[in-house]
Amino acid sequence: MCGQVGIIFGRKRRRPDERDYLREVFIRMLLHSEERGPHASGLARLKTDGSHRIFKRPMRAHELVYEKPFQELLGQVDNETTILMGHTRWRTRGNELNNRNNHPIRAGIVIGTHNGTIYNADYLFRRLRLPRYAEVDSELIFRLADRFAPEGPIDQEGLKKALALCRGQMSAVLTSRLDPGTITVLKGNKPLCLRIHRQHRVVLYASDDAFIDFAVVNEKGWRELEVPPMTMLTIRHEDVRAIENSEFRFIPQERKGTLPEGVNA
Ligand SMILES: NC(=O)CC[C@H](N)C(=O)O
Repeated sequence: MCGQVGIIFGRKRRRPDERDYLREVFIRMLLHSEERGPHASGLARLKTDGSHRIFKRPMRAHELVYEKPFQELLGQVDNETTILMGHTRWRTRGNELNNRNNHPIRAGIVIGTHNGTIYNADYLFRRLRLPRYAEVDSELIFRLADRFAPEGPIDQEGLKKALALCRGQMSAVLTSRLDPGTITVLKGNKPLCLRIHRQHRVVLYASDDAFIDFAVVNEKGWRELEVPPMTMLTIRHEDVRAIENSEFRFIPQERKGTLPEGVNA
């Protein structure tokens, strides 16, 4: 498993009470997501000027939220913040005691989280001569995106061609520090639910719909974005309602050693 949760912020002058509310929503989603990933947890925050902070540790989400850096990082959420990305990790490749293996992962100018396992990651790292900083397979996705972001923005068509070589499972969320107002969401063969709120001008995402339900309780105005598997979404800080989507491909495979059985959500 592994859990991805986050908030993509559209441009808006939010008052402190709305920012506090959205911070709380994020914390609640992350805490509920702990059941999907007990080995490590983490979060990243990016701003329009490209500044970022990542905090991750091999501990459960309910412990992470009491750490001072966690609270500092959330405290820095302001009107220039473009995304808060969170992750709870169920380790597959790479020990969590090496913090490099935990998510969010930074690879060059790209920062992201991943749910799934890329079975041929070692091979692709070698074949494509990609730098490697950690042992976790997920780094591959972000190295590929980094390679296709020579001038800042991620070249999505180039990235799609490279992703087509990957075999396994993936849903991922990523952005470039040189283009932090553009968020790429890859909904592949792992669950990822998205919901938009027009007045808040944010998009929430989570690996399980229930995490969003728990976080927003009965607040009105949330609308589900129906996204089929194998979709690449582009969501922009400028206007979170103007979402672009297109198909992307890789070789879906449920378990190592079994034959691909098509797409599984
Ligand atoms: N369970 C997962 O989705 C794991 C993600 C990634 N393969 C890791 O080990 O961190």
